Amino acid sequence: MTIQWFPGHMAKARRQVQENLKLVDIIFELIDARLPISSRNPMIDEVIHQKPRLLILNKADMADESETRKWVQYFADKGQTAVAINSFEGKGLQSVTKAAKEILAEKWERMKSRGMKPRAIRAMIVGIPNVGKSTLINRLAKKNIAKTGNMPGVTKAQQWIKVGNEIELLDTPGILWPKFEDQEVGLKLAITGAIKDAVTNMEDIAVYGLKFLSIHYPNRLEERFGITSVSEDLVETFDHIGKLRRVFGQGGEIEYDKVAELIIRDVRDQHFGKLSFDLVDEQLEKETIQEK
Ligand SMILES: Nc1nc2c(ncn2[C@@H]2O[C@H](COP(=O)(O)OP(=O)(O)OP(=O)(O)O)[C@@H](O)[C@H]2O)c(=O)[nH]1
Repeated sequence: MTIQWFPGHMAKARRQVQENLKLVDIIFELIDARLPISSRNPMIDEVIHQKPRLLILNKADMADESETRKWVQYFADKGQTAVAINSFEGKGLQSVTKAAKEILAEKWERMKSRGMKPRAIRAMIVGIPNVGKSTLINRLAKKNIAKTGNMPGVTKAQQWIKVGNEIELLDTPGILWPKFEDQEVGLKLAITGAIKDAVTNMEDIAVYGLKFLSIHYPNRLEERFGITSVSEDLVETFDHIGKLRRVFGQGGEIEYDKVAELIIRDVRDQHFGKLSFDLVDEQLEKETIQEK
């Protein structure tokens, strides 16, 4: 689904999240495990004030496992609980319930000590488009409830979905916009297919992917395309891949747009294995520079 995020739509989405915020004890912020920074809403902290939050790194089945472990630790170091799951196959769902209970344990204890009866934890999922919100709701509910493609601003009666005895989940997820004004973030969202409709052209996305692989995963690039670096002259690299994979037009010429599509497809279909495009070390480096 494509949402054109005009300022009016952003305000509406934000308002909708903020209205539902009042109904819940905790926010489940869904992010893409391959992009734990780039797939977060840039204004999340402003949209969600003073609510306990659990970060859920979804699509962990597609991310570099060692990187995901480092991300969970990165967030822990900042005092934020994060869990990695695969909603598609329903893996790691228990960790969501467990972490939510731990985050709210003190509050629940306080309520009990005041003589209040313990009740289910009320939660709402928020995240950018296509991050897997509906898939997770359906997995937690163990049935098909959430229609994929809820548009912000479309109001309907809210329902609570029971997740075991311990959690009640709002059936409508909050959709927030990504950081599309940052070009590199746009490229990362595009190369992973995190956002289907590319903000930039296919060749730019493919070149970004190749360069990223040559720096961070050169062995995998060599295995698939027989190169470890991308030449200054990009035509040379595209020619090489085009010939290797026989991407010829009718006159025998190499079709560069098809080569670009092939590279992107290879990344998305995991022919380079599990990949993470936001890397903890790079993020820490950025933060050190910002602090100076
Ligand atoms: N591999 C993998 N794919 C997933 C996972 N979770 C969701 N998907 C896929 O990601 C795509 C988007 O999932 P949705 O549940 O529709 O995402 P959404 O956040 O509800 O999307 P919007 O309705 O656009 O806001 C679908 O093709 C899902 O099958 C996961 O953990 N692993």
